[in-house]
Amino acid sequence: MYIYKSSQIKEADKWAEEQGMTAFTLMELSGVGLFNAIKQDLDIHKHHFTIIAGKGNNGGDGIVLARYLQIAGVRCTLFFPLGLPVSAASKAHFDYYSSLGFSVSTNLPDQSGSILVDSLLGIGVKLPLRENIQHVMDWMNRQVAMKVAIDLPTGAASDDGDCDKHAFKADRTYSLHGYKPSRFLFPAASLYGETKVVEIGLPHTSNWKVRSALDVAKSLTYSGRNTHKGTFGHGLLIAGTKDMPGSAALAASGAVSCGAGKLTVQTEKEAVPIIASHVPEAMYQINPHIELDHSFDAIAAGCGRPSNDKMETLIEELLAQSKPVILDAGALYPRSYAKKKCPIIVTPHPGEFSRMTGKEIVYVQRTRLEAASAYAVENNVTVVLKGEYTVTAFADGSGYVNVTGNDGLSKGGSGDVLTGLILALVLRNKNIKEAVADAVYLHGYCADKWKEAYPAQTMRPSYISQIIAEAANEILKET
Ligand SMILES: NC(=O)C1=CN([C@@H]2O[C@H](COP(=O)(O)OP(=O)(O)OC[C@H]3O[C@@H](n4cnc5c(N)ncnc54)[C@H](OP(=O)(O)O)[C@@H]3O)[C@@H](O)[C@H]2O)[C@H](O)CC1
Ligand SMILES: [K+]
Repeated sequence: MYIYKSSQIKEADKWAEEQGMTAFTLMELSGVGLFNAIKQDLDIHKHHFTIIAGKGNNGGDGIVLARYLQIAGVRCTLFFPLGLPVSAASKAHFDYYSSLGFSVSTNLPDQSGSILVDSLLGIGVKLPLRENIQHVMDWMNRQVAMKVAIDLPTGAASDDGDCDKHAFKADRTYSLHGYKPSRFLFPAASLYGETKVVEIGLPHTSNWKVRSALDVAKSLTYSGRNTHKGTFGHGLLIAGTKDMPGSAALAASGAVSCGAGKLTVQTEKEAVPIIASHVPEAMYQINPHIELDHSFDAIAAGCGRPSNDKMETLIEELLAQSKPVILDAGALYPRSYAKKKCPIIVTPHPGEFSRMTGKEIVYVQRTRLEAASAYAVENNVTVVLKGEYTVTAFADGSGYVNVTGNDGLSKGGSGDVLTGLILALVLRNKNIKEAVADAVYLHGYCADKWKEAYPAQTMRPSYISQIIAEAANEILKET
């Protein structure tokens, strides 16, 4: 499923109109799409719909939906508390609706029917909400009804995570043509409820997607014949110290469990027995001068390591060689990647990203897609911005939002395991974009599997490696 900013939706509409698809037709397609989607999800004849429509095109979608409901014999009442439609397409649909003898009101009813539809504002919203709409929103939020938003909940921004305090709190949202970025950006994301995308017959042009199980299943391969350990790559993991051996152990077991062919861990001597007790498959380098002239196929650095001059010197060496490098934790600091000779993947959490970019965490969180994408393009790197709905942004401006995972991952060590998974899949898949996005998906999927059986927060990051086999099995069944 694709993600579109408001400007991209407007461009798509404009393009369609230039090809002869009128705004009236697009609205018809939106309304009929909404009707079909709602009919599929709900027993519409058991309900009474109250549709609260605005003066723009979001309101117009509500008018078309109301017509389909009326014609299907479903109880439905349509209200325009902010005044009658003003946009040309909405006006035309309003006239057609009225010509069929269906009535409307400009006053709010005493109470809503069992389904309350928010068709007030969509991508045309400019926050904050004006005073004239605030009391409408408060009335809507007070109603005891199933709350359904069209395109996006009124009062949520479209392109970032901003929202008004009077915003509509939806149980469900039906988004037209694609998700809007705010669906994945807090605090706006918490207003959406369950969200579905309604296709309206426009071709897809966005290079931002929600990665699906099917996408992952197509690129994740765990079959092969006549293979040997070299087939699946030799990874170097530069991680852990004598005080923090666990980070290295977590990343190493993640890498080995996810299918790295061979793994060498560069770490401190005292850490080796501890890591080895968790990952007997790994080999070790304890020479403080890291030997990069090995036949490593990919390198991950930083888990359980402090950021200091030694780390910066090491990173300079890493940037000068050609194999993909994953930088995490202690390896994440502001620096230039201008002279790099290798693909770089950085995996910051919002705090680390804020440190790397100098931007406030609040800003980073509200604009995660935009912020990660800008950094990826500017520095020609891949950014994995962790958190709920991890964002993976690529140097070509494209990206993925990840929808697997839960609060069980909010624990020290989860990120180390993710680094291990990314390392393993980058070793196995020449397509780095797919490899990174698959690792993020799989990591979250393991947490979701745990949550199916137990309270999410009882999960330990070390369990992820144990769940990978079953998770991969399930995902691979998607093809
Ligand atoms: N391709 C598609 O996905 C299509 C989607 N459609 C639907 O169209 C809307 C976008 O319609 P648009 O008319 O551009 O904008 P809205 O209806 O969302 O909003 C405009 C109205 O909102 C008022 N407004 C804006 N900000 C505020 C505010 N802070 N407080 C109160 N009111 C506000 C604005 O009032 P003005 O006085 O400023 O004009 C307008 O009345 C999209 O979301 C989909 O639902 C198309 O139907 C088909 C193609
Ligand atoms: K809406």
